[in-house]
Amino acid sequence: MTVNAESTAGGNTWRDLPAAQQPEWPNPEALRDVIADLQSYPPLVFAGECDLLRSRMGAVARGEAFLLQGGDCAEAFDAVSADHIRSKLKTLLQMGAVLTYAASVPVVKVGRIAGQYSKPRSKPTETRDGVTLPTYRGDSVNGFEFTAEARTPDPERLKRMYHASAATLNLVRAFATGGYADLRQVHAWNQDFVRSSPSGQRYEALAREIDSAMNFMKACGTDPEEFKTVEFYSSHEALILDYESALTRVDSRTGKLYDVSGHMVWIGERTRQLDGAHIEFASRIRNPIGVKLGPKTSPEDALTLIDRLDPEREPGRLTFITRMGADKIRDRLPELVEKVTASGARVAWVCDPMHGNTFEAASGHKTRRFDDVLDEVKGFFEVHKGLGTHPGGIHVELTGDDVTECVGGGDEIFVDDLHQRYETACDPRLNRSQSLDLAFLVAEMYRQQ
Ligand SMILES: O=C[C@H](O)[C@H](O)COP(=O)(O)O
Ligand SMILES: C=C(OP(=O)(O)O)C(=O)O
Repeated sequence: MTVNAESTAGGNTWRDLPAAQQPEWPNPEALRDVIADLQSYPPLVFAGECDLLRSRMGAVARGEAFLLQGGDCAEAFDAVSADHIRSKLKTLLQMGAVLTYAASVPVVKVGRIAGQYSKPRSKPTETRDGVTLPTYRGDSVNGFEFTAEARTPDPERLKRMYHASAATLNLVRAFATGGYADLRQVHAWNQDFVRSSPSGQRYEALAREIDSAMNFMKACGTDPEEFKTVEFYSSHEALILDYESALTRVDSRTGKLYDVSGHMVWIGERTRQLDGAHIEFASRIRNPIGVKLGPKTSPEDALTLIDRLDPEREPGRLTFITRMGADKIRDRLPELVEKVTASGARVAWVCDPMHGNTFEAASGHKTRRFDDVLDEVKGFFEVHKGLGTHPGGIHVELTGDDVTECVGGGDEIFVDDLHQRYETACDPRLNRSQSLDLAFLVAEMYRQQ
């Protein structure tokens, strides 16, 4: 990969355009030094891996595979530990096994992991007891603690983000290929969980079926290598453009630009302005790109996004991640899907059932109802069924820990329970049991489709 200012100039064209949701760094010189350091760091991912994911996403767009994309709302530097990383990965592997086996579909597994450190916010400041400070924008920008010192954006944090992402990705790669993700471990992923939880028990039953199927294949003389490792990709929102463009490099094989901070990046609902910096940045890189589409998205917006981001109409290049809200999806999604399909574009359609269903509980906790999450996914499947298009996947905020951030699910978390283990730094995540419940229900919907 080449790293000189001239060769990566195409990754900087966004600088002439308005960039929403960027931190107000107090010291531009310090930022410049950090960018220079980041530019000298090695890539976190290889461009060829991004190409492979783009081809996997092509299968999703063509209706031949299903995307499971999930992980924290906001990763935190102090959660870069083996336990945290393992439990997230384990949850995703379990969900992947459920979807693959119960829905009989190849599942493309992508974590919101190893880079999801930056958050767009509704308000630039937060006021508590008469004190107003900058809002928390993710560990890549400032600290969560409500003090002036912690909340002041510090560009050195961008370097910590790089190192935290590198450490996380290193362990994820080790787990994915070093034996932990071997499908023969399908029971081991569940060990700490099965006795206490209905979804754990349901999973255990499915794991026994997977075992029998594998034993059967072995008895027939096939023991495929594919079962021993898992293809797992990283993704995050490409929000802080100084960071993303510092990690944008020319691929020596093709001469094209790749954002090597993660395999897939997405542009959020708050930064997808057609004439804005984020779309310009995304248009220059060859990674598979996601764009979040909220309930106000017009078909014209969607078509313009396709023209900007996927001019070649290449299946796998562009994923629309819709996040409409359970009460709106059945109204708003059909026109978008219809017009995009009629235009000849082959995007992947993925459902984020989290971001349109957030509300504040009386206790002040931001939360989501599991039933709303499920209903949005149902609406997503209904719309695609009605139009004969492919419901390509789900994008969820989840954790492997037994947090109490979303209400409902098989283990029945009530609004009054939220305080017990409310650990997210930003938005509420499904816990492990709710995540597995969702995987089973989605597998059922997929099978019926
Ligand atoms: O995760 C998404 C956004 O960052 C989040 O929903 C914004 O939350 P806020 O409205 O509390 O700023
Ligand atoms: C901010 C996010 O979502 P959205 O852009 O859809 O609000 C997110 O997924 O973290």
